Amino acid sequence: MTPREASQASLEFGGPLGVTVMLVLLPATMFHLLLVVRSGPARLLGPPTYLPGLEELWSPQALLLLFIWLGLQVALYLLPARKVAEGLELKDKSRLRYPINGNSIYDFFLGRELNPRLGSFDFKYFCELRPGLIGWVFINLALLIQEAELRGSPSLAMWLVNAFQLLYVGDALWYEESVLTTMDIIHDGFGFMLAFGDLAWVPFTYSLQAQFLLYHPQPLGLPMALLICLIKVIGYYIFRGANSQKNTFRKNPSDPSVAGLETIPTATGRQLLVSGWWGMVRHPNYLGDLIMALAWSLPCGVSHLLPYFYVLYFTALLVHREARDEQQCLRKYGHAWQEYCKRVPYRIIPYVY
Ligand SMILES: NC(=O)C1=CN([C@@H]2O[C@H](COP(=O)(O)OP(=O)(O)OC[C@H]3O[C@@H](n4cnc5c(N)ncnc54)[C@H](OP(=O)(O)O)[C@@H]3O)[C@@H](O)[C@H]2O)C=CC1
Ligand SMILES: CC(C)CCC[C@@H](C)[C@H]1CC=C2C3=C(CC[C@@]21C)[C@@]1(C)CC[C@H](O)C[C@@H]1CC3
Repeated sequence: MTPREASQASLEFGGPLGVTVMLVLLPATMFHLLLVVRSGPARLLGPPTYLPGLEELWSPQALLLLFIWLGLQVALYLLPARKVAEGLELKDKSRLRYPINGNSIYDFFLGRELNPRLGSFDFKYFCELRPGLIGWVFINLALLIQEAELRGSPSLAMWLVNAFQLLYVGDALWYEESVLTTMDIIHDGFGFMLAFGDLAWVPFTYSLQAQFLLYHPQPLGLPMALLICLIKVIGYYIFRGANSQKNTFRKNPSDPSVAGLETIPTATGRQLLVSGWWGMVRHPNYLGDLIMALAWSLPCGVSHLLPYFYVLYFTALLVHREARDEQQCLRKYGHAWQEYCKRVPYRIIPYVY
């Protein structure tokens, strides 16, 4: 393999061609969803019933509001009382770098800079958890209030969607430190994907169910609501159990809650869990997350596909993410990872995938 072929082979997301498609497709998809969700037919796959003029897309008040929101989040991020946690150590094996312009679009998408910082202000870490994720909760809340104004009180479906997603965001903030070990922080640069993903995609497409309910009220009886709550609780139990088990094990393998679990040693000195949640499938946390995603959409009924967009998108994202993580773990742990895959053959769903 020539050095050029080798560098092409290690490109992710389909290389320059794949990311060019994503650069156009992602914002277009987001606008499409925002337009169809408020239209009468609310068809995920049909064209929007109207296209707004440019003057409708521009509002000085909205821009001001955005800057106020970002400013507030920056101020909160900089609060001196916050705990300081250490990230993973970087191995500085520097080499001379030469610009390869044919790859610039790929770099624009994935980002060249791993940890862009201004002093101690970390742009990627800040964007991952704060303005978009918390913004999503506020958008949901605004939709709930708007529904109350429109129909006298918020619907049961709207309450459920708000409560479920608030729990998800609250959980992410409560376990904030664990974001430091995600591939977004360790591996991906801060490019279009994460900047657009964190700041636009998350607040505007993750709130799609609440947007849908405002424009298309859905009746929801108590028995069905209880069943949906049960699905959410099961999803959250798996998601939190799996994430906490791994995080506790990585921090302190002799912690009594994980000390009894079976492990595989690796050449790096780290071990891989092979029993408990991580012995069930190779990504139990993704399984729990997907079950929760279903519980967020079910309150919207089954008359439309649109509220299930998140489930479809998220399945694709997690299948792709799982494949990327496998590659990275294979590079990191080699034979031990192959042994783990043999012992735990299913990736996300037991006996299915
Ligand atoms: N809502 C959303 O849009 C999204 C949500 N998520 C959620 O975020 C959370 C974090 O996900 P993500 O960063 O993808 O990855 P994970 O938290 O699943 O971490 C993967 C890493 O865990 C370690 N690991 C894997 N298998 C084992 C094992 N058997 N024993 C011990 N360690 C193991 C490896 O790293 P190492 O060995 O170096 O510790 C691996 O690289 C998940 O709950 C996911 O569902 C993720 C993406 C999007
Ligand atoms: C726009 C693209 C199609 C993809 C963008 C992906 C991003 C939206 C996601 C990549 C990883 C994420 C994580 C989270 C939110 C979504 C993004 C930023 C969490 C913070 C969600 C809450 C979880 O508890 C932790 C997640 C870490 C990864």
